[in-house]
Amino acid sequence: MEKSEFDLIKSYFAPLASGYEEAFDLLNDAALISEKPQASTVVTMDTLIAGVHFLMSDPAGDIARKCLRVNLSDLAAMGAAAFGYSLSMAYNSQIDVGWVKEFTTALGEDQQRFSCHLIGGDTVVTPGPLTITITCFGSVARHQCLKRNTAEVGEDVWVSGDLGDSAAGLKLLNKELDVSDAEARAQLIHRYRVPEPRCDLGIELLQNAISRTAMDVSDGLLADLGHIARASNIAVELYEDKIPRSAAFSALMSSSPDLGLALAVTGGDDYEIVFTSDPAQEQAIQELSRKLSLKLSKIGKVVSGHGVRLICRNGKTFLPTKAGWTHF
Ligand SMILES: Nc1ncnc2c1ncn2[C@@H]1O[C@H](COP(=O)(O)OP(=O)(O)O)[C@@H](O)[C@H]1O
Ligand SMILES: Cc1ncc(C[n+]2csc(CCOP(=O)(O)OP(=O)(O)O)c2C)c(N)n1
Ligand SMILES: [Mg+2]
Ligand SMILES: [Mg+2]
Ligand SMILES: [Mg+2]
Repeated sequence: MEKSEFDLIKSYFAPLASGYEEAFDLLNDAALISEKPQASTVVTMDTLIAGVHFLMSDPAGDIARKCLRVNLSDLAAMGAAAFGYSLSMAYNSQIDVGWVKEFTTALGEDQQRFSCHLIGGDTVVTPGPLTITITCFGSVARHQCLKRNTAEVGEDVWVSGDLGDSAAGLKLLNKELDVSDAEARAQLIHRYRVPEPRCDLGIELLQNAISRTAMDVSDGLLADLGHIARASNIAVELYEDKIPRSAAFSALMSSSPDLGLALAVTGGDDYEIVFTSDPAQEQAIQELSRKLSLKLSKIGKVVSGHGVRLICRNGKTFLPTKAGWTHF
């Protein structure tokens, strides 16, 4: 690296904190979060590691966007509006000033888009892979949030967007899959590199009492719905033909439908929101879908029992080798 850590902070990170007064231009030991009356602060953290969560060959700007957006996705899952984040960067010798410039430029763009500011962080060097941790702060009305343990028998299960694109994009990058359609290829790889956190959806679900139960899909739909099922002591029944998949994904997987289904429901990296709601909310959900220009699909039911069951077109239960990503 051509610059010291202090030069890097001053040149590239302090400007990202300039809209948040209590970050003191990153010149103190810490930032303040002044609690607002009638609000609760929501806190989430995710660490992303080169080779585990993203590829070192991904553009620096896309890595920045992904690191921030996976955290924004967790805030969305709670129904919270983000206002700030802290950022720990563990660089290695592959990183130069040009890379940091690209990284921070993209962060600045995403800050504007998602209305939040950098408020602090840490800068270190590691002998290992590039490792980036973001802690993100959001706000909800006092004590109000979406949770995982409130699903009730009789509710519908909904999911935003399309599933499987990101997992397919990674397989394209890793040459485990191939597609001749350049546009479809670029679209799927973009979905892997730059997730789209469903911030407005989470906030609307909470504020309009459309749902009490939600989470974001990071490990894979079956694994993540498993957390809701366990926490709520219910079971979930899903239907294969209701699982939303993009045209690009469906075309790519047309000759291997079993792999396609497995990628969509266990591949992970989707950063879509899965939620449950009373069937009486269906019209409100359709209206919300139109308002946000966001696909919302009713994919199953909450039933009594344990676990998550995906019922295939042939009536059989889908039995995956793994319900989703696990680190161990
Ligand atoms: N090392 C840890 N220390 C404390 N809490 C943790 C740790 N790892 C995970 N958690 C908490 O456990 C919960 C589940 O974690 P995780 O699977 O990472 O959730 P998510 O997929 O939403 O990021 C979260 O509330 C998270 O804050
Ligand atoms: C290079 C690479 N290999 C594999 C994956 C797949 N992958 C890695 S971590 C993960 C799950 C999400 O990450 P995690 O750290 O569990 O985030 P959290 O669930 O805490 O949000 C997935 C699907 C990837 N994104 N990139
Ligand atoms: Mg996490
Ligand atoms: Mg999550
Ligand atoms: Mg995970």
